[in-house]
This record gives sequence, C-alpha cells and structure tokens, in this order.
Amino acid sequence: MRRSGRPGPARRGEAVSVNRREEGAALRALLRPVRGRITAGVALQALAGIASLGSFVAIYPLAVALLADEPDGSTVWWIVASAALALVVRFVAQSLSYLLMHDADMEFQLRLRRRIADRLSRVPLGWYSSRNSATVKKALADDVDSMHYLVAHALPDLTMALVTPVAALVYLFALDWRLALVTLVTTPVFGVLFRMTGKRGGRQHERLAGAIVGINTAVIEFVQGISVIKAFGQRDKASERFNKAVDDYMTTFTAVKGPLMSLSSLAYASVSPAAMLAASLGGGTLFVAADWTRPVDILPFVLLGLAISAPLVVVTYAPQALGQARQAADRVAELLATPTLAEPERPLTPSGHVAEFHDVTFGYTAGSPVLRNIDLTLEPGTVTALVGPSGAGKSTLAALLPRFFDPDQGSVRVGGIDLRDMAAQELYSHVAFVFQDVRLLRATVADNIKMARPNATSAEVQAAARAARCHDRILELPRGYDSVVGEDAVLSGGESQRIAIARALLADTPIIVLDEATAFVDPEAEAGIYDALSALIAGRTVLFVAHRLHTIVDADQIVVLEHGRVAERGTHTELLDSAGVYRRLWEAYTESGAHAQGNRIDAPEAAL
Ligand SMILES: Nc1ncnc2c1ncn2[C@@H]1O[C@H](COP(=O)(O)OP(=O)(O)OP(=O)(O)O)[C@@H](O)[C@H]1O
Repeated sequence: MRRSGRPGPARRGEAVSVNRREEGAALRALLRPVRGRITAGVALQALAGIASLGSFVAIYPLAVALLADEPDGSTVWWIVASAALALVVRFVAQSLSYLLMHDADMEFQLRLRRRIADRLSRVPLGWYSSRNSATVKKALADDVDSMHYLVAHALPDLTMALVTPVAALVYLFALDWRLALVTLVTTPVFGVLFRMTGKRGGRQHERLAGAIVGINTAVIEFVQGISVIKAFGQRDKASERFNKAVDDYMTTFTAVKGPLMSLSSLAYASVSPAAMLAASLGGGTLFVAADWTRPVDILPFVLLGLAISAPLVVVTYAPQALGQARQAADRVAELLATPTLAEPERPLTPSGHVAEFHDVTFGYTAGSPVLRNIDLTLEPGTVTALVGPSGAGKSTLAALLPRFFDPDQGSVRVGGIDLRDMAAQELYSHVAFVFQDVRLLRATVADNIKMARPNATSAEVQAAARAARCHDRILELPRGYDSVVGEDAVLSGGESQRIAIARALLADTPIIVLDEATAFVDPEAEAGIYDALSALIAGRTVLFVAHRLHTIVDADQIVVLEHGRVAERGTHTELLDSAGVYRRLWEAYTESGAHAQGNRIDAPEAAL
C-alpha cells in the first residue's frame, strides 16, 4: 500500500524517457544559462566575418583610384587606412568572440557536469547497473564533449562561414547583379551534387557499418577465445575468419566509398577557387567584350568569388556537429530526468535495530513483480539466510534493505521507521552491505576502508583489516595501506571482497546485508573470506543471501524464496523435518556432492 503523496519508486536500469520533444529543445534548454554570452559571441563573430571582407572590398576602389588619370593621394590613403581598420576590427572581434564562447563553454560544461553529478547522487543505488554506468560515462565524457565542440568551435566557425559569403553576395549584387549571378553559376551544381552525396552516403553507411561490425566481431571472437582456439589447434581457422572479415570490409569500402568520393570531389571542385575564378573571369571577360562593364569592375567579383566558395566546406560540415550536439543533449536531458529517491522533508529517527519487511511487493518493470507480499522480521543479533533457486528474488530482497530501490507496495522498516522517512545518512549508520560485485574506488586502500568513517585512525583501519583477514596482504602491496587501488594495487576478487568486509567492519553498523560470493578463486581464499565474514557478523543483525547451503546450517532463520514469495521459513533442522522445498534443495545439494565441493545450490541446474 503506497502512501499517498509519495513519488513512485525508481526502478533499476530504468531511465525515464523524456516526452518526444521538439527537435533541439533539450540543447536550447541546456544552453539557456549561457545564452547571453553565446549570442554576444555569435554577433562578434558575425562582425569579424563582415570585417574580414574589408581588405578584399578595398582593393576595388583602390584600383579605381590608382587607375584614374590623376590618382588622389588622400583617397588612396583613406582606403588603405579603412582596410587596415577593418583588419583590426576583425581580429579584435574574433578574439573577443572566442573568449566569450570559451568562457560560456567552460561554465556550461561545469554547470552540466555538476547537474549530472548532483542528479546521480540522488538516484537509487540500484540504478547503477552496468548499462547505466556506460550511459553515465558516455554522458559525462562524450556527450558533454559534443556540446563543447558545438559551442566553442562549430558555432563560431559556422557564423563566420555563413556571414562572410552572405555579406560578400550582398555587396556583389549591389555592385552588379548580373555579374554576381555569373560568379555564382557553379554553386547550383555544388548543391545538387552535395545532396546526391548525402543521400547515397546515408544509404551506403549501413553497409559499411555492417562490415565494421563484422571485423569487430571477428576480433572479439578471436581475442576472447584465444586460449580455446590455440588449445584445439584452430588458429588458422580463426585468423581465416578475421581475414575474410577484413576482405569483406575492403570490398564494401571500395564499392561504397569509391563512387561517393568521386561525387563529393566533383561537388567541391565545382566551387573550388579555380572554378569560381573561371566563372567570374570568363563571365567578366564576356561582359567587357560586350561593353557592359569596365575591366576594373570585374575585380571585386574575382576576389570575393573566392570568399564565397571557401566557407562552403565548413557550412557542409556544421549540420553534423549540430546533429551530434542535439543527440548528446537529448541523452543528457534523459539522464537528468532519471527519477531520484525521495528524501524525507522531516526525517524520523529509528528506535532500535529491528529490520522488517511488511507486505513487500517489488518489480523492476511495472506489472511484473519479482517479490510478492513478503513479510519478514530480522530480530537484532540474529542471522537470517535467504535461499532459493536462481532468479527467486534473493538478491532483490536483500537490496531493498539498504534502499537500493523502494518497494512498489508495502514497506521496509528499520527501528520501526519506513526507510522512505529516514535520512540516507541515518539509514547507512544502521545498515551496511557487502555484495558480490565489490566496487573499490581509485583511492588508497586506507581511504577505501574508511569510506563510512573518514575520520577513523589508522589503528582503527588496521584493526578492521586484521579482522577482515586482509591486513597481511595489504602490507605486501607496494605502498601498503597507501597503495592506490587499480594503480599500484591490483586486487583479486577475493581480496577486494575482504577489503569491502573491512569497510563494513569499520562502519560498525548494527545491521549487515551480505550477498555471498558465488565464485571463490581457491579454497584458501574462501576460508579467508568466511573467517572475515564470521568476524563481521558476530553480534549483528544479518541478512545473508546464501548460494551454498553448508554456509547457513547454523542460521537463526532460513527463508526459502520461490518465484518471489516466501515458500518456507525456519531453522535448518525444522525445515529438514518439514520435508518441503528446503529439504529437496538440501538433498539435491548433498547428493550431487555440491556440499563437499562448495558448489552453488541455486545454480540453474540445481534440482528443485
Ligand atoms: N536490474 C534488473 N533489471 C531487471 N530485472 C532484474 C534485474 N536484476 C534482477 N532482475 C530479475 O529479477 C529476478 C530476481 O533476480 P535476483 O537476482 O533477485 O534473484 P536471485 O534469487 O538472487 O538469483 P541468483 O541466485 O541467480 O542471484 C530475476 O528474474 C532477474 O532476472
């Protein structure tokens, strides 16, 4: 029964899909805080674009003045001074524009990364699946970069590339619209050829992408299976597959890119400086021959024709940068819309450490519950083991106690208080967890251990590590407790697990949630971890997801989950006597020899 007024539960792996938004709306919304500076930067860049034409434009009146029968010195100097001034304006405006755009870009990136980090600090812990971690990485690195490229580079370049030819055209049409049209004679050819390249390119792109996927698959197959391939003498076959994938790619590449490249080269050639020069000079010569204009009047068309064609290349690349930035903004907006865990406005303080599940129903997707109507009480100082076949919902149930998710129905309570009414800090001072998938930070081993208690002394850290049976191993690391995980300390799964246990020991919470590791490297490591776990659970309330039955025979309470429901509960002896699911599990476990080998009881093949 969800209480009214609460926000809905956030689900693992689910990022709320943003309503289909108007194209580019997310990008505009994200850029809004720095819009003023971007507009000013674009305006300055436009001014720089117009000023950049100054020296070209000046050549025409200069030539007219110099070719006059009696050149007027002061006019000549005025023209030269104006051209120089235009040059200064161009450089000042362009520098200011870059300064403003980079300033806006840096603030934008900082704000955005902070917003993402703030949001992610409030999403449910369970949201951090590997899929979502990849999304976060993409958003924080690639997507923010795409938007940076747009603001700091593509926008100023595009402004310059658009304003300069437009200003040049306005000037040329004002001078002589007929010669201006002649100068532009090849541009429609460019337009048509460019469109054709785009259309064909889009269609062929998929063929090329398919061929690249073929190579990647062959490489991954080869690398992942290298030991098997070598052991079974299949090396030649494997490299044959790779060579075939490369050959296929080359064939596709030649078939696709050859005609495309010819087409795009033709498009760019049609507006190349040579083509523009040919058009303006050829057309101009005809005009002079027809006595429609003076030879000197052709000069601006020859010079500015070049200023029109050069930026066309930039203009053709800009939509790609804009498209990428829009897509990046959409992804970031979606990330920023991820539902967060509601924090209570007036947090309540639990009294005592009884942990309770009251009629809990939960599912990762709406309408498909993974847990149904679970009632469970963990009395202080007792060990409760969760067992059941793979997929029964054991890990999910355990994850609800440290509030990885909120239940869809019912409540999880500690000390009589619903977790949704408890401040996160309060909750984590009561509940610690050690899950199979241990995440250590890229920080020193000591900092990793004292995450829950940053002010712990090194004597306390070492005492926790000793109890977790990892002190000696830490001392063997190049810089002992100061070794940085992932840099000078490369730790095995079992070692990381023991450091996580030391962390939980130091946190010293009355309630511990444990998800037993399913794979241990060797019996010695397993024994070490069990010693460490015994130290951790002594005197605490423990919720233990057990994958091997021999580890739980002494538990105070064994809860058997089946299809998300509690099928049975009791002690090991009680459950064996009741001849139900647990007994069948136990018999299958002992008969298969799993007991002796320490194999998982909940492996998919385990009989039930
Ligand atoms: N992040 C997730 N998103 C969607 N479904 C999930 C997710 N995690 C688990 N499930 C599904 O929830 C169900 C219960 O999974 P859970 O891991 O809780 O079972 P389990 O009993 O702990 O299994 P195992 O012993 O194999 O770890 C399974 O059907 C699983 O596929």
